[in-house]
Amino acid sequence: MTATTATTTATALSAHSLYRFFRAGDEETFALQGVSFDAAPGEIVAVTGPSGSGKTTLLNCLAGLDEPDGGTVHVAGERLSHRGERERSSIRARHIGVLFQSNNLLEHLTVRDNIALVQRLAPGPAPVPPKELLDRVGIGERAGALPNQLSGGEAARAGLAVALANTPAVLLADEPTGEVDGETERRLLTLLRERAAAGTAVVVVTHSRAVAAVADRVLRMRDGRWV
Ligand SMILES: Nc1ncnc2c1ncn2[C@@H]1O[C@H](COP(=O)(O)OP(=O)(O)OP(=O)(O)O)[C@@H](O)[C@H]1O
Repeated sequence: MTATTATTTATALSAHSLYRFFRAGDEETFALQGVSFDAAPGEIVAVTGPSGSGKTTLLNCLAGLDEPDGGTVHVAGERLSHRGERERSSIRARHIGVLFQSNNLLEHLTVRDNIALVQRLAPGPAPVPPKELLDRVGIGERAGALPNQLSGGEAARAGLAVALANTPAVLLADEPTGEVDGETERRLLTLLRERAAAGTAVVVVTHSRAVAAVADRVLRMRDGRWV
């Protein structure tokens, strides 16, 4: 099965027939085996599947953090795959918010300045002031802290605020509620829904039923394919 939306005319994110192999010694892992995928503006898509099924590899390829061995990725009408790293970074800065397990904060900047930097690099329409964003994720009082002064849960929320600093065409999140409590999970879901309502296509890898419940579509991977 391919996971394309039949009625979509405009796509925020489109992947066609992605393949990704990893080789370690004699061992070859087929992490993605011909995955196609479209997400429309304003759509929330949840990607689920067992450990090792290829979910993070897919998100990395969609974010331009990894290059597929075969297939193409387009974001907001621009080809992201098969380009140099600088071009991919530039496309990512303009069109993609990334919320991954490895956190997205620069260590030498305060939380507030991390947000301000993202907003300066990719100016969008009417950016929300950093303090207000931090209030929304519940850590307004930590705006002046450096990332290494935050607890794990605070760092996860700060990462979310950075990912939401602009209104990107696409927001990619890998297990965003993995380490947070119930209250933070609810806030996070509200923010994801708000962002989708503003037109962002949200793709979220998750094992959480609460996250899957707010998605417009839930896709399941196994052995590098949709099932
Ligand atoms: N850099 C790499 N080198 C070698 N193998 C890799 C690499 N990255 C991923 N793999 C392998 O590719 C397969 C898919 O991994 P991936 O991390 O995408 O799975 P996942 O579905 O995200 O798993 P999890 O839910 O545990 O995070 C796994 O077999 C994994 O071991």
